Amino acid sequence: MSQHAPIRIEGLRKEYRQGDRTVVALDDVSLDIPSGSIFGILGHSGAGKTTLIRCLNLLERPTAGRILLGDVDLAALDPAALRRQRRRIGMVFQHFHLLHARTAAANVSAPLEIAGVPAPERRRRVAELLDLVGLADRADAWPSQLSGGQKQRVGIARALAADPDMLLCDEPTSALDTETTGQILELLHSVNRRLGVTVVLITHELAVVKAVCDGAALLEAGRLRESGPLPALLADPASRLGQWLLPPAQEPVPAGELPPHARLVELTLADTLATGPVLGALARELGLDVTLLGGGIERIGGCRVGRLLLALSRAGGPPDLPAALSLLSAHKVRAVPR
Ligand SMILES: Nc1ncnc2c1ncn2[C@@H]1O[C@H](COP(=O)(O)OP(=O)(O)OP(=O)(O)O)[C@@H](O)[C@H]1O
Repeated sequence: MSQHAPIRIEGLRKEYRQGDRTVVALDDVSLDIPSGSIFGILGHSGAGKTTLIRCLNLLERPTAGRILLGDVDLAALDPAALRRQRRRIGMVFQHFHLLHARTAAANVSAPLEIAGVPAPERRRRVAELLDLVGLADRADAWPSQLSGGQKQRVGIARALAADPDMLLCDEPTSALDTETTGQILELLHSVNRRLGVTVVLITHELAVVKAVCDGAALLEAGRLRESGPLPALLADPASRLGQWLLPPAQEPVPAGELPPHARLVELTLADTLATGPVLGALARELGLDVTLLGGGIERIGGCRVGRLLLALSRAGGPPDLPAALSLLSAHKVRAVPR
């Protein structure tokens, strides 16, 4: 359990003025982000993701609503207290925002200098942080000598310098290739698990949420459409995020390739190992032949989840589909005819 404070967003609204027009970037967003979790905020371009993350450390002042870190209401703080609170929040950016005239070590050192940490302590801390992000041997490199992934590692080390409670990451992997994205997500995951730092991660990529998040929220046109822990979203047939996260079932198979009288059924498995016993029971109890047409099983948010497309058939006639559906439901497997 993390010792850090949870984040509570209450009725958040943010309006921008554009000439004589008002743009509502966030509209009545309420959201709880558990401490110690990795929480993904998903949404299309313009959905309000960046505005939300900027409101979380009050880089943008909300038009209405509250941001609570534990029981501290950020908007109610005086400037000095707000500066102290901001030290509890590290920022990681899509384009790294490194100082080009400083080495990797000097970039990581910058927030410690601002905080007045004495030089010997600073050097020790910088070495420790560069080691943590796997760049101990590149301390003296200039940003121009580093790859995108290495720059982001420096960005993460810098964000951790002041020993924050949380990292706010705005599209931290959007500028990186797939392999480097995986490595940076692994680093964020290990930082989260080792240090207990809450990671709020803005992304428009489902793969990012699948890879590391414990929970997620979906923003649409400034409004929160849904949010929750991944296992709950995956188990909820009405959850759009849950449906997106599940592996796809196969496209329909041409009828000529199916056994005669076959009926197609799509199974959704949410945190169950029941596949084998279920398929066996369809054969044993109902005398059905089960042909696996496609699908996949993955581990997402600590759960095994999947979708499978089956053809059910029986020698001599059509299968008893209602009986098959009720047997599947008795095994807690969601099944719909296709
Ligand atoms: N400073 C600003 N002034 C006026 N309008 C703004 C400002 N910043 C954002 N907006 C508007 O607010 C809405 C939300 O923008 P925001 O950048 O938060 O979305 P986003 O989900 O992060 O998008 P993207 O993925 O493209 O970065 C958009 O309509 C945007 O045009």
